[in-house]
Amino acid sequence: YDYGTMSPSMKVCLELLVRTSRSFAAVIQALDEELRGAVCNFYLVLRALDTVEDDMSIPNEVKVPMLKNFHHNLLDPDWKFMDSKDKDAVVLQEFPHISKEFRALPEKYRDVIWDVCAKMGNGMTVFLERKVDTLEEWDEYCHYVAGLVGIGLARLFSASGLEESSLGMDTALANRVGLFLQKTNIIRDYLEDLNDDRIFWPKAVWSKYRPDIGDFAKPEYQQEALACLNELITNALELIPSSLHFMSQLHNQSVFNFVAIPQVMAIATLERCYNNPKVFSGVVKIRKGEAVRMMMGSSSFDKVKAIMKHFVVQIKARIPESDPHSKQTHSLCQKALSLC
Ligand SMILES: O=C(O)CO[C@@H](C(=O)O)[C@@H](OCCCCCc1ccc2ccccc2c1)C(=O)NCCCCCc1ccc2ccccc2c1
Ligand SMILES: [Mg+2]
Ligand SMILES: [Mg+2]
Repeated sequence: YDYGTMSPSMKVCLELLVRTSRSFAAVIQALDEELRGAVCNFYLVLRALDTVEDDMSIPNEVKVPMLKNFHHNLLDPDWKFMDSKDKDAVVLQEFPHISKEFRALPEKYRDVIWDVCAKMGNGMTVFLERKVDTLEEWDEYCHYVAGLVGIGLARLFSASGLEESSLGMDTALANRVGLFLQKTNIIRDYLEDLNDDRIFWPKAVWSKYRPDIGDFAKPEYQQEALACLNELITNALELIPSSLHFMSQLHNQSVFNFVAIPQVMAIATLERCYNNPKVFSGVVKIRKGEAVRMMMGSSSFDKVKAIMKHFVVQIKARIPESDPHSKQTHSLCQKALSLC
C-alpha cells in the first residue's frame, strides 16, 4: 500500500476492515489494486447492514425500515448510527467514511454494491418476522445474507476485467458459493446463536429430532443432536461441486486466493463439526496454525482439490452406520471425491 497517498477515509476503512473481520481482512487486502477498494467497501457496507440486522437492542419497528432503506445511506455524506450495541457498532458510527469511499468508486462497482445492499436489506426483513422453517427457507435466508455476496463478488470480478464476464452472469453458481460459507457458519454457531436466542437451523429439520432445539445442548439428547447436525452438514456438502466449479473458472491469482481460502476454511470447519458433540458445548474453531497452513496451501486449483479431498475423506471415514443420513452423506462424499 502507499499510505502516503491514501485518503484519510480510506485509512479509516482499512482499519475498520481489519477490526471487524478476522477471516476476510487479509484476503481482501491481498486482492489486486483494481479490485481491492471495491471489495473492501463492499465488505464494510454489508457488515454495517448486518450489524443492524444482528443488533438485538434495535426494535423491529425501527429495524425494518432501517434495513429496507439502508442503501440510500450510501448517498448521504452525514448518515451514521450511534446507538448500536453490537460488537461491530463502530462501522455504523464511522459510516460517513465508508459512504465517502463508496461515492469515490467507479460507477460499475457502485452499481453492484448498491444493488446487493438493497436486496440484502430487504431480504433480511423477511426473516425478522418469521423463523427459518423449511430447507427452502434456509436457502432463501442464506441467499439474502451470503448468496447475494457471492453474486455481487462475481459481478465485481467480471466488471474489473480480471475475470471473464461469464463469471458474473452465472448467478445461480455464485449464489451457491456464498451458501456454502453461510451454511457452514450457521451449523458451527449453534450454541453461540442459541445463547443469543437466535435460531438459524431450519425448524423442519431440527423438529424431526427434538421439539425444542435447546435440547441438543443437553447430554441426554446427544444422539438426536448429532443426527440433526450430520443432516445439515450433509445438506452443505451438496454445494462442494459448485464451489469447485466456480474456482476452476478463476484466472487471476489474487482473486483465486480470495475465493479459495474461505472455501477451504469452510470444508475444514464442516469436517471438524461432523458428528462432533463439541458443537453443542462450545464453538468448534480451526486452530490458527492449521488455518495458516491451509491458507499457504490454497494457491492453486490442484492444491485446493487436494485439501478438499483430505477433509472429505476424513468425513467419509467416520459416517456412523446408525446415522439416518449415512447413505446420502456417503454418496455426496463419493461425488465430491470424484471431482477432486
Ligand atoms: O456478524 C458476524 O461477524 C457474522 O455475520 C454473519 C451473520 O450475521 O449471519 C454473516 O453476515 C452475512 C451478512 C453480511 C455479509 C458480509 C460479507 C461477508 C464477507 C464478505 C467478503 C467479501 C466481500 C463482502 C463480504 C460481505 C457473515 O458474515 N457470514 C459469513 C459468511 C458469508 C460470506 C459472504 C461471502 C460470499 C461469497 C464469497 C465468495 C468469495 C469470497 C468471500 C465470500 C463471502
Ligand atoms: Mg453477523
Ligand atoms: Mg446477521
